[in-house]
Amino acid sequence: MTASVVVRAPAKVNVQLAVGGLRPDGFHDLANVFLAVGLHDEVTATPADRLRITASGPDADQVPLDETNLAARAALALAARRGVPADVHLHIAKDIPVAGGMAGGSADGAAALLACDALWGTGASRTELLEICAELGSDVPFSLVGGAALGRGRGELLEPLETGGTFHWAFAVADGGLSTPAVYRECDRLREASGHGCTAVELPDPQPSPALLDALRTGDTGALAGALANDLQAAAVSLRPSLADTLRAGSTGGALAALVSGSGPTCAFLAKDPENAEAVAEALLASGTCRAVRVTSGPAPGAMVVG
Ligand SMILES: C[C@](O)(CO)[C@H](O)COP(=O)(O)OP(=O)(O)OC[C@H]1O[C@@H](n2ccc(N)nc2=O)[C@H](O)[C@@H]1O
Ligand SMILES: Nc1ncnc2c1ncn2[C@@H]1O[C@H](COP(=O)(O)OP(=O)(O)OP(=O)(O)O)[C@@H](O)[C@H]1O
Repeated sequence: MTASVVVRAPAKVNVQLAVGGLRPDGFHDLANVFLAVGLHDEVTATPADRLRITASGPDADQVPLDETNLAARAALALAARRGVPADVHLHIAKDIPVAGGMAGGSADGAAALLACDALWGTGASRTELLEICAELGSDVPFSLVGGAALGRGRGELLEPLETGGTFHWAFAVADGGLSTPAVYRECDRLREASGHGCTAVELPDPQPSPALLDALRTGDTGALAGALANDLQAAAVSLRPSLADTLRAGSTGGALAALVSGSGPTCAFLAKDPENAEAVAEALLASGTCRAVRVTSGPAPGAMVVG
């Protein structure tokens, strides 16, 4: 019998996040262009006498260790479908910022699902795994798939996208997180206040930008820089005004473009090459406008068994 299974899953940045109106079910329709990047969490699944979650890493104290953890929910969902007990110890080695807009919890959900599937020999199909991911959260299917993809619906309906090169990034990690539902609510509030309405009947369907998809396909970093867009950015900055200083510091520091990653508060800076990304990271640290910086690149592969 397998002693334990280790699965690694990536963080994401949304290179385009077009947010449509609020739907009756409380979600927003999206045109969500995901890019997986090379920051990873690792989930180790080991047989145990009951479901147990532990976490390690600098931000481990912010990770819930009860059944609200997305890794625990993934194990429970797979076990319920198979009619087996979710008797597993899931250890999360956390490297993705918590509540940072980089889908850290989603990465752990996708990783735990793959790990339990391998550990228990359930042999779930890719389709079934993606179905469970979508039940767990809107970002979770992308954490499984990785690479680059367009997410429609609430972000769970994925179309893989071709990428023609590697894109280099610096990320500014903030002190403390932002709640994703609170950022969507603030986006609605700002839209209402500007007189455009915020519901799905009042607003047009969100659409992916042809220029952005083209830039990804051809690997043209300059064109991608010109096309980056996040409809949640104004809401994240409204809730955390200091993010404007972080964005400015990275731009002044030489980034080709700056944007809030998803619902924030992590800020993402697109760089010309790895050296430029390092220089932007140094400028960000020197500015004192963030807690930490990370330099990496994308696309990165989705969740996979590594041991
Ligand atoms: C901001 C993004 O990270 C961009 O990829 C995602 O849209 C958020 O995805 P997530 O964290 O997996 O979010 P979920 O767990 O599915 O939903 C949490 C909450 O976020 C809001 N939410 C999420 C996705 C969506 N398309 N519309 C929403 O309004 C809803 O209030 C929902 O109750
Ligand atoms: N495995 C997990 N790791 C971190 N947080 C988790 C996890 N499972 C559940 N959570 C809860 O989810 C909240 C959001 O955490 P997460 O790190 O996924 O945010 P995020 O990266 O902003 O998400 P997204 O980008 O998908 O909106 C946390 O504050 C925590 O309460």
